[in-house]
Amino acid sequence: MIELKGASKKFDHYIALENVNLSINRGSIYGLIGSNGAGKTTLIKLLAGIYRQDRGEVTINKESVFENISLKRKVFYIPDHPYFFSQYTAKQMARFYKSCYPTWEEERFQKLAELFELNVNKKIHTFSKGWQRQIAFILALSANPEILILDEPLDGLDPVVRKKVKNLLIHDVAEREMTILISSHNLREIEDICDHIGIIHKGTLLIQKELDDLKADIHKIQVAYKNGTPPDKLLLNLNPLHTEKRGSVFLFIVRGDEDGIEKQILQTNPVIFDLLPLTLEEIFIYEMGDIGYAIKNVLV
Ligand SMILES: Nc1ncnc2c1ncn2[C@@H]1O[C@H](COP(=O)(O)OP(=O)(O)OP(=O)(O)O)[C@@H](O)[C@H]1O
Repeated sequence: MIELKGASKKFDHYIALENVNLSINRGSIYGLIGSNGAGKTTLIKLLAGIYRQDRGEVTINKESVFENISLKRKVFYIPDHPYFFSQYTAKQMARFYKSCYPTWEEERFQKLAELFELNVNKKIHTFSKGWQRQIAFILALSANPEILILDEPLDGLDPVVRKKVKNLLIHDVAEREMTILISSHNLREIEDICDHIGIIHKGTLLIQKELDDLKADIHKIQVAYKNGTPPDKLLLNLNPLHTEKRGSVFLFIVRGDEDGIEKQILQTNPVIFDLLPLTLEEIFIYEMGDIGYAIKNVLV
């Protein structure tokens, strides 16, 4: 289990993270979302043991992370710009990681290299950016880490490779309960792969929730009535977060339990009634009001 308790980090006088409390259970895929400069990489670097927090605790399996070598053998971190030794081939990097990770599986490295059709004898710096990222994934998955930390992991990968990588990640989570922390600006990507999300804004963790809970609590409703307008009483009960009229159809965003909402609406005999799920992007906007709009403008 990964935990941050009251963790803060300053750079000179700039507060990059302020009193962050976060927990990630084993086998979970946690998406950390935030705009540029929100503090995602700083948080990740605390967890990877690269930075030390100024205040609070940063632990993995209850052990403090910073300068903890045995913990580092369980964590693999792929930064937004993967790093390789200069002039090294994938095969040479594999040899290096084999010496760092007791869980390294040589057979898996060979299978993954085959799957991605990687020439393991070619110097890594001669590969394209997207290819270098694929190599980082091949090395990470061959190390069989307990925890995989990914900073903007799928940037620069083509759709086919993205799918391949996502499937491999999900496989490792399902098979051996690997835990993944992913930071991203891309809400759709996070929605696709994560089961928990944390939203970070100006160094503060605003929301941390299970994605299904977030989705179960907020709905989009489309209704239309014979006489043109929904009954006042219904609106009073539903108390929509947002209302829109599109021709004769009303669109409401409402909070609450799906069955209860459906029952109330059916009692008013609408001629059209649809209850639709919201995308993560929509939840983000409606749940977070002004902050949601501000962040949405810089996320994709
Ligand atoms: N080593 C550093 N020295 C000084 N300031 C830093 C350092 N690292 C980060 N910061 C500052 O801390 C804030 C948070 O940066 P961080 O890289 O964690 O954000 P981020 O959410 O990862 O952003 P992005 O999405 O742009 O990568 C930024 O204002 C950044 O300028």
